[in-house]
Amino acid sequence: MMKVASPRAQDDSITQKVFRRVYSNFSFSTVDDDYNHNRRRRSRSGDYGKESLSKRGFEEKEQVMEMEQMGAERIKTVLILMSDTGGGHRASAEAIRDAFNIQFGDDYRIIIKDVWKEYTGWPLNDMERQYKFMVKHVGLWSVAFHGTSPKWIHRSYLSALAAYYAKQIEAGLMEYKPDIIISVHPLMQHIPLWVMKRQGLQKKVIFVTVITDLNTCHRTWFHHGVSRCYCPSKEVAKRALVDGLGDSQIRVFGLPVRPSFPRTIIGKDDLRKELEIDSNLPAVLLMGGGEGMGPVQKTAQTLGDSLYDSKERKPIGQLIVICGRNKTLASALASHEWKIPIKVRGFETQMEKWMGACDCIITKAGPGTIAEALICGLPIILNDYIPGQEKGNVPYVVDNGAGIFTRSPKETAKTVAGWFSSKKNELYKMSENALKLAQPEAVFDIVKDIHHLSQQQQKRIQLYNDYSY
Ligand SMILES: CCCCC/C=C\C/C=C\CCCCCCCC(=O)OC[C@H](CO[C@@H]1O[C@H](CO)[C@H](O)[C@H](O)[C@H]1O)OC(=O)CCCCCCC/C=C\C/C=C\CCCCC
Ligand SMILES: O=c1ccn([C@@H]2O[C@H](COP(=O)(O)OP(=O)(O)O)[C@@H](O)[C@H]2O)c(=O)[nH]1
Repeated sequence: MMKVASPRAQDDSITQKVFRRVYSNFSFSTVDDDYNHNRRRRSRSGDYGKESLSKRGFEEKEQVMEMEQMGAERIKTVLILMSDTGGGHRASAEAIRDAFNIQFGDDYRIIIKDVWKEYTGWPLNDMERQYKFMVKHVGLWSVAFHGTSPKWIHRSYLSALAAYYAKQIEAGLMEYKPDIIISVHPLMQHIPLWVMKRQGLQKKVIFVTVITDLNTCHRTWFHHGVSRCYCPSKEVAKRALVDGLGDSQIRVFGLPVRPSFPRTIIGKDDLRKELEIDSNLPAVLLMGGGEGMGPVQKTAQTLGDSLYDSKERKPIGQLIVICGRNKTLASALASHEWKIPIKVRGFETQMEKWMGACDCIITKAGPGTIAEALICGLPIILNDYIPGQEKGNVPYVVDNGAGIFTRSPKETAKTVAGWFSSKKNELYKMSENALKLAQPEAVFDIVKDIHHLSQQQQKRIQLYNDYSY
């Protein structure tokens, strides 16, 4: 059993500080009864060092917690590790946070963080910029993705980084005193688990991975030290098994999508009114992930021609382009002359409304966008993919009859024009297939399973406490 030395000692180690802050509800046997008493009092009141929490605006919530927790179980803190390399990791993190809130109310406090960015140095604190650079030069990304696939390569590199930044990462993780850590990023398994092992926290903090790639994911996702590895598809689960994870670690529920997608019950007509979209013309949504990547501009211009019936001198469809954070793209499109109704938007926070108002979607093979479009029953034209992790998303969509793949803007425009005129049945059929493939409840299944893990752990702690007194 782990013994914690007197908290009054001036030379407390980081381990001891971490234990006190994270497990102040534990009944460790210590040499200081007075401390034990104070610690138990603190655990009931949720007082974990208000100075640092108030910095982050938690003070008010802590006071509410204090009242709520009288005689109740302590609120659990969930730390979700992500990075804005693309838009998908944040979207999945938000999906998990929203599902926890809907399912369990105030029982869990959810914190979403890029701990690397806040606490470490190069190269970990700069992943967004490096990733953007590499995917712009796809050959370079391809080499980086495949070259780092062997375990000995990425393991040794990540272990070296973990050792170099150990103190900072430890401080970063424990600032939030997590009971549960959820990683939704391929590069956020090894380092935190390495730090947790060093601190002897592996059995105390639940660590789970939620994979956000649908098929050909990188092997850094698979770490043997996790309590659970949530795979979005059977294909990914097979890869996890091949990589040595056990059956008991793997669960297949689907990719977590923000609950606002399945739960938006506003009809298409009302959505179109709200978004000021023509209510009579079919609409195609064109996008390229959070960064507005892929051949969006060329495709928009080609659609501008193909969705205009020059004989009848009227449009047969309308176009919505969501450029995400790509401001150059948005201003280029806004300055173009259009013959069809078009809306050009920047980064949208209510994607479920835009998808719900449209009839089909054109996108690069981003897993988040694909999973959301399936829930909305949108047939998908995939017009690009990032080599490596997004390659396998193409057969996932095409082989299940939910869409097609073409890199040609002309072919894309021709297909949409067909769907909006003579080939409407094809559009309906693909929409049905999309809905069949959708997994709207995945995020709830994931949080329920994590809750179950947490309850099991609570029971173990209870047993442990009962025996240690
Ligand atoms: C032996 C030859 C080796 C050649 C290596 C060359 C350079 C190495 C430099 C960088 C390594 C790149 C890491 C590769 C691992 C990638 C794992 C992965 O799948 O990453 C994906 C994420 C992005 O998420 C995806 O976004 C998509 C959309 O855009 C989509 O949503 C998808 O679903 C998401 O999964 O990529 C990253 O986050 C990469 C960030 C790159 C920043 C590099 C920082 C370096 C830090 C750690 C590197 C760790 C291991 C590399 C080992 C290198 C050994 C030489
Ligand atoms: O303006 C935008 C553009 C994109 N997204 C979301 O960003 C995510 C993009 O993830 P995906 O995996 O498709 O691609 P990535 O951006 O990671 O390359 C999806 O959840 C989109 O709904 C968004 O919320 N607003």
